[in-house]
Amino acid sequence: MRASQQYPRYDIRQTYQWNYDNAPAPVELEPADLPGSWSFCGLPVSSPLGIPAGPLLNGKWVRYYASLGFDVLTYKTVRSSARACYPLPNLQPVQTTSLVGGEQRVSLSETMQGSWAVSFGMPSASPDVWRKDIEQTRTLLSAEKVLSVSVVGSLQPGWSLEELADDYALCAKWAIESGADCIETNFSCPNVCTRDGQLYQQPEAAALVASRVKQITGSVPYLIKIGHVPDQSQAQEFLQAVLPFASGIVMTNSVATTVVDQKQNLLFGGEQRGICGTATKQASLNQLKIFTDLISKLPAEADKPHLISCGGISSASDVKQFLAAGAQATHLATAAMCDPLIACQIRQALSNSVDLFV
Ligand SMILES: Cc1cc2nc3c(=O)[nH]c(=O)nc-3n(C[C@H](O)[C@H](O)[C@H](O)COP(=O)(O)O)c2cc1C
Repeated sequence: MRASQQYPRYDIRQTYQWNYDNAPAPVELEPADLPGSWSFCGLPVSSPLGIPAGPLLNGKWVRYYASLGFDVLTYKTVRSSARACYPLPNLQPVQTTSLVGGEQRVSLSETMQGSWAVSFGMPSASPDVWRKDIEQTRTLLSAEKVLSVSVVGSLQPGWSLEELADDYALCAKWAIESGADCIETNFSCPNVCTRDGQLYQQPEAAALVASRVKQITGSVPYLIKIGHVPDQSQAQEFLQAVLPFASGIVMTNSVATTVVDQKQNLLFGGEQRGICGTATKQASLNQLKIFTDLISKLPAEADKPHLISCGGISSASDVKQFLAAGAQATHLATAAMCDPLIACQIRQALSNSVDLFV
């Protein structure tokens, strides 16, 4: 196998558009098989490995990471109209080993130590562009790979919650028409200070939007992406609210905090940014355990949502740890962007594992 350095990756010194336009072509690799049979919200897959919404800017990025051994590919969150990306830096490495939430600030780091502040603002190509791209991607992607499309509503001044829900539903409809295998609605984005960014903290509003989206998705698996929920009663309320609609819950988006430079000056205009990567692993694992526990207490006849973990997963032992804690799938954003060969390494390490389903 070639060294990881030879594989192209997202270039954090370049703009979002540059990275969008310079997606790498798929590569020829033969990642190891994993023991057992796996499914993603009812769809058969050959591993629990996937890429959550973010790193896959368009169909070419989807096909590149599919060729690198990931089985569930989430197309980066799209909107019902085009939206530009925030200015550089979009990915600012930070110095921190662990975040539990409630931290006031983290300091930037000159080098990547596993975690970074993410500052994109959920850009989107125009629907004409992403709808065609998803259609073409589904045609070109091998049938065993799952293409999930993440969508978000774009709250306009004066809009009611119903209008926001309709906007989510419209994006879901377009994505399904284009061939998406699953739909994910992003109910969390710490970088967007509007209602669409905070739905996971508003159970009633989340239920309304989810019910509207579910009317569109029908039998297509429907996932809900949420942010950091450290509190059991908050998790319980949210779970109850979306239970009738969600096939899966994807968590944890990130842990939000402000970022300062060496002189303690606030970056990003003093706004919070979502920290992603290894520093969020413990917070993400704690949250998974809360949801696993709540789901285990649901009545036997209830439709139980699958739990899809992301947040700081970066090794075979992390994958095992999250599966053992109740995740049905383990998705990697930061680690996969930093090391494109990570799925191959994890698959190799787990290929002889006898205790994957502990
Ligand atoms: C570059 C980048 C872009 C992201 N964009 C989105 C997005 O558009 N929608 C979304 O729901 N999450 C987005 N996320 C959050 C990831 O899906 C994921 O929840 C988070 O990165 C935690 O996983 P990690 O620790 O493996 O990076 C993004 C993350 C990164 C690193």
